Amino acid sequence: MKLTIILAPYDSGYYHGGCGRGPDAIVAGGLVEELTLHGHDVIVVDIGEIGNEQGREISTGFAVCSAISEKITASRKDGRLPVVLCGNCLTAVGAVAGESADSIVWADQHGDLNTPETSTYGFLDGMALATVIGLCWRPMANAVPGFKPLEASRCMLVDARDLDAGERHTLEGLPILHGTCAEAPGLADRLAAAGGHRTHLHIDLDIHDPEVLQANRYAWPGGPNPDELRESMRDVAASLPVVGITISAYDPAFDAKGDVPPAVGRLLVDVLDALRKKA
Ligand SMILES: NC(=[NH2+])NCCC[C@H](N)C(=O)O
Repeated sequence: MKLTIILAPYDSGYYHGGCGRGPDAIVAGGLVEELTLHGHDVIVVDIGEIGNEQGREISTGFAVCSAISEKITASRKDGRLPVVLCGNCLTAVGAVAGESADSIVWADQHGDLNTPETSTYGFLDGMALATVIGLCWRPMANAVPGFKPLEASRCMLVDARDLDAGERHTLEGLPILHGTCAEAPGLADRLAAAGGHRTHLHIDLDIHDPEVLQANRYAWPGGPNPDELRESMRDVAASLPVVGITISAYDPAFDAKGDVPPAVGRLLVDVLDALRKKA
């Protein structure tokens, strides 16, 4: 397949800090070589440093989304599937916008369904999925080229086991599909029935069982091992019209042995293989 790997090396307004170091580390771990070996035609583009002198988390976070949307638009013109490596989950807002996605799979240890009214952390990424479905930050999100909020019924949350009280409440009131990694392929059929034609696949690497693979500071027990995640996401990709992928939130400081980059390579090889077989 023709692919563009797009790097968004930011974490909460910080360029190349924390999870902002993840995209480069994943590429340094051999991702391009691995995908090329499996027959893909890969180019890499980096959004670079986004001009925001004040370094504000919120405005920088959305500026990153706009940059991603623009890179994806260029990539689509070239017939390339975008694979975004990002430090922040909020960056998925830019991917959904650039891809004109109408549905989403959100595989994450967290729900990211807080809003400014429910967050007790003040962490923008904890509101990322809420932003995607139009629950908050609307003026900022609407300024991202191509952004349209997705319907909650076209959203599937996978293995979000660390949910805050406000998020549980939000989830109860919305028709979001929600299940474990093992249940995801079955839920994908229900997501397909909800009528989306362009699905974005978002994977926060902290979905993994932290006892097996720890991607960042969050280490809620449970979750899939890399084989289980790969199998689940491959089946999900086989049954949904995936138009782009975000791989988010790898902080190399929590992965002393460098186990995460090769796991990302294997995950993408299998997901892309499932998409290629359908093409
Ligand atoms: N994408 C993430 N890393 N999300 C973590 C969110 C943690 C917590 N629920 C919060 O709102 O701050």
